[in-house]
Amino acid sequence: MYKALTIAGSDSSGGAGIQADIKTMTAHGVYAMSVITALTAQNTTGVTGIMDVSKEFLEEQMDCVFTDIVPDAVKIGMVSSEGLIRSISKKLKQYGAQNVVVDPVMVATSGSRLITEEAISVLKEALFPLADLLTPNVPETEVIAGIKIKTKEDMVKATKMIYNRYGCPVLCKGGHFGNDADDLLYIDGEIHWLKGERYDNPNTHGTGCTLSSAIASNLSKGYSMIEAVKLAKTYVAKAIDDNMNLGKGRGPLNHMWKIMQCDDNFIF
Ligand SMILES: Nc1ncnc2c1ncn2[C@@H]1O[C@H](COP(=O)(O)OP(=O)(O)O)[C@@H](O)[C@H]1O
Ligand SMILES: Cc1ncc(COP(=O)(O)OP(=O)(O)O)c(N)n1
Repeated sequence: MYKALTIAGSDSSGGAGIQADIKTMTAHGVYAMSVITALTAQNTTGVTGIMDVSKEFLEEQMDCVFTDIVPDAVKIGMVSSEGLIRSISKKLKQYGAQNVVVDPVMVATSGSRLITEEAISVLKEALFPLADLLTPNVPETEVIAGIKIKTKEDMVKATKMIYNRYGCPVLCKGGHFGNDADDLLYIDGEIHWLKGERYDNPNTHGTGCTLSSAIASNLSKGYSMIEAVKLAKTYVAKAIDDNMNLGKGRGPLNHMWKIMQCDDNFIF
C-alpha cells in the first residue's frame, strides 16, 4: 500500500483542503493521512472563518504520523501563519520527509485570503527549499517572483526566477491565465509546457488542492516527477469536465469521476 500525507486546512464544504486531498488520494488507491493546520468555515461562496491549530498540536500530529505510518509523499496546502510554517519545516527535516509537494495557497477561488502577508516570506524561506515541487497558480507566481505576468513569456521568466532563487522544480498552473489550461513545469533546467484544454465550467473550487494531492499520490507510487504531473493534470481535467454542479457559488470538482464509471456491483 502506498501512503501519502496531506498537511493542510479543513474545508467544511468538502471541495478543497484536507477533504479534497483525502478524496483524491483515495481515488488514486493511495492510503491517505492528514495533519490539519486550520479549520475553515467555508462553502462555495466564501470563507467566513479560520481557526488555526496551535504549533504544539500541529507538531504532535506530525510526530504521530511520522513515527508510525511513514508517508511515501507529502503534500502541503494552506498554512496561514509563520509559526505553523516553521513547525512544519522543522518536522519535515527531522523526519527526512520524501517527495514533498508544496502548494503555496494564498487566496481561494471565492476571493478569500488564506495566508497572512508576513507568513508569505516565511513560506519562501522555510518551506520552498524543502520542496521537491512547488505548485503556484499565476497570481501566486506573480507574488513569489515579484513580477507581473501578462504573457506566456512572462510565465516562463517568473517560473525560472523562482526555480533559480529556491532551487526547487516549479509547476506554474495556468488555470487563471489565457484561453487554455496550459501549465508550465520547470525541472532540471528545462521547460515543459503541459498542454491542457480549458473546460467552460465555473465549478473549479479546489482545483489546485486536487492537482497537488494527485501529484503527491503519483509520486508515492514511484512515478517520475514529469509523469506524476501529467497524470495528475489528466485526473483534474476529467474531474472538472464531469460538470458536477453543487452549491450557490463556484462548486467543487467530481473527485470520484472514475469510481462512478463503475457499476454498483463493482463498488459494493
Ligand atoms: N477551466 C479549466 N479547464 C481545464 N483545466 C483547468 C481549468 N481551470 C484550472 N484548470 C487546471 O487545474 C489545475 C489547477 O490550476 P489553477 O486553477 O490555476 O490552480 P488553483 O486552483 O491553485 O488556483 C491546473 O492544471 C489547471 O491547468
Ligand atoms: C482549506 C482550504 N485550503 C485551500 C483552499 C484553496 O484551494 P485551491 O485548490 O488552491 O484553490 P481554489 O480553486 O479553491 O481557489 C481553500 N479554499 N480552502
